[in-house]
Amino acid sequence: MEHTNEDTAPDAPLIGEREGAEPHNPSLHLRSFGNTFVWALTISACVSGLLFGYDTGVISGTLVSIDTDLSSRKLTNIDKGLITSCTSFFALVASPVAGVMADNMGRKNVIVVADGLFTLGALWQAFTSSVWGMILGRSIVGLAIGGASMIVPLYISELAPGHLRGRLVTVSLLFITGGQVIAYLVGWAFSSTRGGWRWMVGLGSIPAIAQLVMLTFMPETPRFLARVRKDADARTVLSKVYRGMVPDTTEIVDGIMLAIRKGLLEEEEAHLQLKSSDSRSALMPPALHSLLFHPPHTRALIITCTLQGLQQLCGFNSLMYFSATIFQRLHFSSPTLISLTVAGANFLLTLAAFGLIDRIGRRRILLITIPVMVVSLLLCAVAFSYIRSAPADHFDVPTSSAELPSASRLPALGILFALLLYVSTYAIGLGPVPWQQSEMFPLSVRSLGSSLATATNWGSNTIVGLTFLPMMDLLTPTWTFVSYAVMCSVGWVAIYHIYPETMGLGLEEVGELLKHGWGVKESMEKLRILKSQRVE
Ligand SMILES: O[C@H]1[C@H](O)[C@@H](O)[C@H](O)[C@@H](O)[C@H]1O
Repeated sequence: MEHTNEDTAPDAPLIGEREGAEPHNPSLHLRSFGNTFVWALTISACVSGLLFGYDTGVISGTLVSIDTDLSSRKLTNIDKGLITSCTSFFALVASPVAGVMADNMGRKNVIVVADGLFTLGALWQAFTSSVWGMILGRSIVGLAIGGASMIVPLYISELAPGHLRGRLVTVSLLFITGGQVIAYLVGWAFSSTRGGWRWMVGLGSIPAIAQLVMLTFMPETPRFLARVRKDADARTVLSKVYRGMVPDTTEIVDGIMLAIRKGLLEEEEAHLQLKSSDSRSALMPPALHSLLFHPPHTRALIITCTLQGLQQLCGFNSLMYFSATIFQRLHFSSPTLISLTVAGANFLLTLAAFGLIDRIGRRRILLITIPVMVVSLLLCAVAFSYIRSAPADHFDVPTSSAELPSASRLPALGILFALLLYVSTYAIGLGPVPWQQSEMFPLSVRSLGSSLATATNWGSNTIVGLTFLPMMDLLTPTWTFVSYAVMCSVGWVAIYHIYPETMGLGLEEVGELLKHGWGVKESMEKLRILKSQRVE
């Protein structure tokens, strides 16, 4: 087993990026929290995250208040299933397309297209009068979510100074989880207004239009500009990013530009070599060929897809979509309020992730939090086995008996406690860490690689959404939660072996780690060095 020196991770901010991306510069005070330019761009980009969260969260409130407003009839279970799952399905379809677009038309323009789709989808839903119109509107929003979920972390990663990258990407998670909380609150606020659901879905157009305006002031990322040979523009953006962190930004900008150029050249050589030695290269686009057959890129793809798959297959979104159903079946008096607690805990603990991700490190956070998730899932499974209810009850059908037998009340509270523990540890680790995906890929394959990982996320999300209720019925709740616990345990072992620590590294340095293996040992060694350079 590879020795990884887990205990060498630093616990204080670090100074001194190493040779290459961000050259060692004693005056670069990495305690720095970034300047207004970096924060303004991060927040503007994160509006898409807000929309991602809002549009995924708003559906639960919408479904219960549509009543007979669409096609003049009550929604059937099939209608509900289609309305919910078409969004994640179209997000799955859109993410690879967005990856290709990001390389051809630029990162910023993908955000523009996504905003257009967010606006169109929101208004379409608000004015539709039929079930199929609603499905179409949700599908358009799905396309927007797929594009936005892949491009925002990528945009931020390519702009952020190395020592802040983890945190700034985590800000987008704060917007996603915050958007989910707002969606629940809006759902609750409009739940008793006639036709209130039209407001719920239509309100999504406002942030999208606001972001379209903000985009006029947002630049392209320096990495994309350098890729399309607009070096002067790339340098201008980079100097704005580092302004105020060092007395003179020239040295640091030179270092990064050099690292980007060197990286692009090496990548080009590797592509050519691969192309001449592998006849399959004629069958597919170069970036895809490289991701599938060039080992360092394939490793990055395996790591990011594993993390994204695990993020969803651990079952978290079954709570996002169905926690009200679970708590209703457990006879809690206000199931929607309790679901709001789940969304709230997700948001609040993402704040903790913001504080920890560039201090403790991505790998270490996951290795610590996933075992707690396993324990809480098992606790939940055990507690469910003590719940006594009529055997004929189906999980998604409200139970006929008004009260839970008194012997089941303690286990029901146990389930609530276990689920809150599960959500909290998820929000610190598996929620935000997989979205750091873009940093694992070198520039030449970054957007396609990130988009395939994003597609894995949406594919797995769709699977969980479609299988949760049938699993609760067929396997029983106990075994459903046990299977999520098994999933998490398998994921932990995979992470232990294949996920190197990337905290604090310059974007161009991360690729170096995967050149000759998974880079776990090397990354821990780098951390040890970083620790020795820690700011006093
Ligand atoms: O990282 C996010 C976040 O954790 C959200 O709460 C969840 O709904 C998404 O599926 C996930 O990708």
